[in-house]
Amino acid sequence: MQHQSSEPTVTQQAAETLDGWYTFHDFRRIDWSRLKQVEATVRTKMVHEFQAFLSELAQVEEQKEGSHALYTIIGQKADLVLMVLRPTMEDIQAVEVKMQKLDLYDYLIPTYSYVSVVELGTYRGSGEGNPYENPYVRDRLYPILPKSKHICFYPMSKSRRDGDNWYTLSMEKRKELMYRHGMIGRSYAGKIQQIIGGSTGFDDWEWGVTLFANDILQFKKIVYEMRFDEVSAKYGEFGEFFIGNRLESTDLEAHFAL
Ligand code: VOV
Repeated sequence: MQHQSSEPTVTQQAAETLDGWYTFHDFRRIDWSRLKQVEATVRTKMVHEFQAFLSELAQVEEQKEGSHALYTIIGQKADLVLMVLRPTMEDIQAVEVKMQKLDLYDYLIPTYSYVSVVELGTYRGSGEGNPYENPYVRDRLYPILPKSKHICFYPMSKSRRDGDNWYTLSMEKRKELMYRHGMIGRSYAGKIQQIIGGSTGFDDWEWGVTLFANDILQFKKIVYEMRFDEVSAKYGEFGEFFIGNRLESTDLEAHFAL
């Protein structure tokens, strides 16, 4: 029987992934109008409690048992993001519960969140032996987040539209396209550090992209340049973008001062 669709009918091979630390992005809006009602000494106490919580996270990071990053978010989508990486989803949830019990969090309204797992594709192969024992792979799967000045986060998926379906492309074609993607990415070495979180089955999109840079303009440049690359031009579908500035724990008192 003749097939009318341009889609191949064969089932393609999934690319194997290497999976590292689980990742949680928690976006919050500061309820300034309610915070203004709180007496200054009480507000300071709440900030100190939050700083103590961040110190606990810093200790986990020092032990290399996880990592975290706190940034402000520019614009109306949120005011803050806390990104947390942990070995298990139970660990992630424990941090989430602890955070929500903090007094300050009564004034931090959730606006968005994203759950994923740090993912490395194996389109370029995964080297000799057990990749999970390779120090280079381990550094990328269990990353200590950079202390860059800026963050950019957005979720994305690969299209399954008729005619532009990533998931019906052959492995060879996807390898070729990902190679080109990687080459563009590599031209930003030293300017942008990316963490790709796989989230198929975990959250609403297929990946959470987190970029770190000291020069915020580099986010615009890389995202724009990638729009012309076939992987993004034809197959990329994007959610909301969030950008922000690093917020040091030591600057929190000033940040919440009125
Ligand atoms: C900052 C630079 C940078 C670099 C060096 C880089 C390199 C690479 C390589 C080599 C590989 C493939 C892994 C493998 O298999 O070898 C990937 C994989 C991936 N990437 Fe990437 N990426 C970057 C940056 C980078 C950006 C800016 C984006 C957003 C795209 C855009 O249009 O906004 C992105 C997305 C992804 C995704 C969603 C995946 C997984 C796709 C899949 O289908 O599995 N990425 N990425």
